[in-house]
Order: sequence, then C-alpha cells, then structure tokens
Amino acid sequence: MISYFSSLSFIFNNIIKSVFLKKIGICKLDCCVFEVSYFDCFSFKNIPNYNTSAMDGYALVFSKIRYNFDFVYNRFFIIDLIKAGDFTSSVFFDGDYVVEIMTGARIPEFFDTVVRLEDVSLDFNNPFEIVFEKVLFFGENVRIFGDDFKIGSFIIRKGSIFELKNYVSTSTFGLKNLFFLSKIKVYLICTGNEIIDSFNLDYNNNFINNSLYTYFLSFFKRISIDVSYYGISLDLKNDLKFKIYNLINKDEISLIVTTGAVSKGKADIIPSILSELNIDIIFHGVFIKPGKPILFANYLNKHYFFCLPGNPISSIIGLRFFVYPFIRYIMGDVLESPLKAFLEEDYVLKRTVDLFLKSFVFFYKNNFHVRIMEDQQSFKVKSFVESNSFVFLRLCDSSKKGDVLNVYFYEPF
Ligand SMILES: Nc1nc2c(c(=O)[nH]1)N[C@H]1C(S)=C(S)[C@@H](COP(=O)(O)OP(=O)(O)OC[C@H]3O[C@@H](n4cnc5c(N)ncnc54)[C@H](O)[C@@H]3O)O[C@H]1N2
Ligand code: MOO
Repeated sequence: MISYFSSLSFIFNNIIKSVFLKKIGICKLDCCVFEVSYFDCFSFKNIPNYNTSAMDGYALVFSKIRYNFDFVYNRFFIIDLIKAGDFTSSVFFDGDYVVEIMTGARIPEFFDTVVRLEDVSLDFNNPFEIVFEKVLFFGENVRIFGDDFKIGSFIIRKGSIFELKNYVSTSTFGLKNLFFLSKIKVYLICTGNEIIDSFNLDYNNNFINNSLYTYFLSFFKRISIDVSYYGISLDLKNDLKFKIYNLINKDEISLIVTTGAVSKGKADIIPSILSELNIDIIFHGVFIKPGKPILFANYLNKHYFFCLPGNPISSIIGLRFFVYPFIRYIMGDVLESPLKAFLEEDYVLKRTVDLFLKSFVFFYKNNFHVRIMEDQQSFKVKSFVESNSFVFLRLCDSSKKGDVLNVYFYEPF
C-alpha cells in the first residue's frame, strides 16, 4: 500500500494534460466560473479611459491656487456643474474658475485637481463662488487615465482559473466571450443493494438512504464541473459492468466516480469489473484512515476512475483529497495549501496511518485554532455536520496541545 502523497504523485503522473488541451471551447461569460483560460487576454484600452473625479467636489487648475501667508483664502468662481455621464466640454477658461463635479464624472481638459465639497465654504452672498483654505496636493482626488489598467496589461492569464472576481475586469472591458479549456465530464455511480434514493423515512427495513449523491453533485456544481448521476447500481456484477462499459466507450474524456463496493467483501465487485474491462488499476488502497480502500484507475488516458469506499465520510474524503486535487491539477492549478491552526487539546489515540480527522477550526485572538471531534468513525455523519474541516495528521506529526496542524475546510471554495 502507498502513502497519501505517493498516491497524489501516481495520480498526477497519470494525467496527460495535452489530452485536455485538445478540446478548446468558447464560453459565454455568464457561465465560466472555474473555466481555465486558454489565451492570455490583454487590456486593449486604458481604464479609467479618461480622468475622472474620485470625489464630489470642485475641479480646478492646481497652478491657480495661491497659498498666501496673510490668511487670504482661495476664492474661485463656479462656472459649471458636471455629473457622471455628462458631456464634458473642452473649452478652457483661463482664470480662477472651478467646475462643480460629481464622483465618476469626466474632468474637463486642463483641470487637474479636485477639492472635496466638505473642504470648501460657500459664500451665501456670492452663490457662484467657493472659498477654501485647505492645502491641496497636485492631482488630489483625480482618477488618472490608465491608472487602473494600461493598454497591454493582463485581464486574465493563460492557464488561470476564471474566478468570480474576474467578472469585474471582463465586464469593465465589456468582454462577452473567452476561450477556455474544455473540462472533464464527470459521471457518478453509487453502489449498494441497501441504498435507495427516494428519501424514504421508513427505517423498518434493510434499506438506507443514499447520503452522498446530493453532496457530490453539489460539490461538482460548485466548481462548475458538469456531472451526470448514473443512479444506484446494485451489487450485481453485470449491472455495474454494463454501465461502466458504456461510459468507457463514449468519445470523450471522463472521470467516473463510484462509491462503495471497493473493499474486500463478496459484494465488493468494482476491482474485478475494472480488471475484466482491461482498465488499468493504478493503485488500490492508501495508508490513510478513513478512506483506505480507495482505488484509482485509468483507461487509455481517456477515462479516469476514482472508486471511493462507501462509508459516507470515507467517500467525502476521497472526493475532497483525491478527486478535487485531480480536477485542480488538470485545470492547471497547483496543490492547495492547508490552513495552519493551533491544536486545542492533545490528540492521544494510537496512530498507524495518516489520518483525516473531522475537526472544527475557529479564529480566536489573531490565530486559527482547531478542535478535533470525538466521533471519528467514517459512518458517523452527525459529527461531520457539526464540524467544518479536516485535520490532516500525518504519522510523523506531533499532536500535542499547541502544535500547529494542517487543516482543510470541508468546502474549498
Ligand atoms: N475485511 C475488510 N472489510 C472492510 C475493509 C477491509 O479492509 N477489510 N475496509 C473497511 C473500510 S475502511 C471501509 S471504508 C469499508 C468500505 O467498503 P466499500 O467501499 O466496499 O463500501 P460498502 O461496503 O459498499 O459500504 C460501506 C458502508 O457504507 C454504507 N454506504 C455505502 N454507500 C453509501 C451511501 N451512498 N450512502 C450511505 N451509506 C452508504 C454501506 O451501507 C456500508 O455500511 O469497508 C470496510 N470493510
Ligand atoms: O474508509 Mo474506512 O473505515 O477507513 O471508513
């Protein structure tokens, strides 16, 4: 059996990225969060595209300001009112003139400085005059042409993931479409004779509700991965084999995620099905708990498999720490960095493998702290929903109160 980090190397080494590069799609900007940009996209104009006022105030020509030592105030005449969106004339009046200007309005040519409304006094006898004694700096309260984006600066870089924040820059430039790498298509199959999807509240039988598929589907949707649910497969070899056979014959690149039927029992039919279909099993079993029986397989560098152990928390760990890094990797993103948090109490249980522990992380006195939950068994859902993160505790890590541990939020987005 291999360690968690070796398993990641096996996964990454098995991915031929060029396969994903082959299919490029154009994507509308209303649906591209988590898409991977295929081209560098450069700014084609300066933003702001003209000088605008950063404040509601009066625009003036700095050189006209006189700082005298005899306490004579600066006195200017208001010649215009410009609101954002107004047409700005380029006629220049030489003299002690200001224009009243609102935030975002284009500053007329030759004006270079803005004094804020609250820094001037109005003379009630002369309504078209302002007076101020505040010391101004040249260019104060002016948003300069090209100060945010200059022509040729990056809007989004090739290979980077389009995040929500990127909408602000693409919308600033009025972009409608971008080119993105095609994404892997995901199929989810849950297995087990005892599992049902009908949200049945009657527990007087041998069935249990499927506690995983809604979580899995939502997880993929949150990272904008297209996922199809293939329902529950009974622990009958031919049923599952037929489904997998159909999937690997599709002309697409896919990731097939299964839950259950992957450990040692009579009903654990996945490893033999994959072998019979000549699907290459890269590893089966990792030195971790929970989630040890996880299996990763590859069919002709076209269809990848993560077969996750059925206990709910084991499956969730498989999704979070194997499937998710796989998807990040093919999208060109680096391995996620853990949060560092101080352990609240000693964790004393004897350890033989690396552990993923349900935990609760919180912020207190400028630091993150983490509390490890009591109920760690992988069938226990209650302690999972009462917590928010996994501590990844390697065998070599000390787990005494005050130690700094690696923590990963359940939801990485
Ligand atoms: N002899 C051994 N037995 C087991 C081993 C082992 O190494 N030797 N490993 C144990 C470990 S660790 C785990 S985890 C489980 C994983 O087993 P499977 O992947 O084969 O999963 P199942 O047997 O199908 O299910 C396990 C458990 O989880 C429940 N389950 C399954 N799917 C769902 C679902 N979608 N929603 C809710 N609950 C689910 C299922 O009813 C079982 O109780 O094997 C150990 N055994
Ligand atoms: O994956 Mo299993 O027991 O380690 O839950």
